[in-house]
Amino acid sequence: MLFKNEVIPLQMPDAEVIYYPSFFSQLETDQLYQDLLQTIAWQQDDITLFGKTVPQPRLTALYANNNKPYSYSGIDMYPKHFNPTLLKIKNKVEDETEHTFTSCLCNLYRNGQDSNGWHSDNEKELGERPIIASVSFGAERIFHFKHRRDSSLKQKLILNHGSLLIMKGDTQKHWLHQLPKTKKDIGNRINLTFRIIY
Ligand SMILES: O=C(O)CCC(=O)C(=O)O
Ligand SMILES: [Fe+2]
Repeated sequence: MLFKNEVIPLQMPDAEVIYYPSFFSQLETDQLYQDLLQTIAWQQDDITLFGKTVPQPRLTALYANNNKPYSYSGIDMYPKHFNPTLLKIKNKVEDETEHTFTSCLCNLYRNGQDSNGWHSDNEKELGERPIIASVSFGAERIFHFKHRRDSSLKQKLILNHGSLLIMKGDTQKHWLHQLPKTKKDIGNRINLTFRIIY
């Protein structure tokens, strides 16, 4: 395959972001996508932002090899133990990144109206310079970055079926990211963010 194993470091000041458009083979990607759709315990949570409680615009699940909870946007999530599909993906991601992850926050975007608003993953339990390995399956979606202080600094990319995006170093400190809604008539997208929760 033409672009297999391509590694693209994004040109972003104050950040370390690397994109692998086809981290998994086509066949493996299709199989993993189906497995994840069926085996992850997808749940719908409410989030509280600025005192208002609304359903989160996506389904989520938390998996880990420990019992440490993860809290964001007023939600406390308690992990289930990694299942075989997640362990397979985790092992491949760990071989590439040379980091060992404890936890995985899973997102299911059911259609173009599901989204993930501007944020950075800078919760205390992720440590000083979080490393996040983000794997995507299913519908392609656009992913945006913007610098916290310099509004001229922006970046966007399409996250492919079977891709890996690594965010590390000072990325979370200096940049925000989002997965915007789209009017396109698209179906499910699954995103897994492997993290180290201390
Ligand atoms: O769905 C994505 O690609 C991003 C997910 C994300 O930013 C997060 O879960 O913190
Ligand atoms: Fe994030």
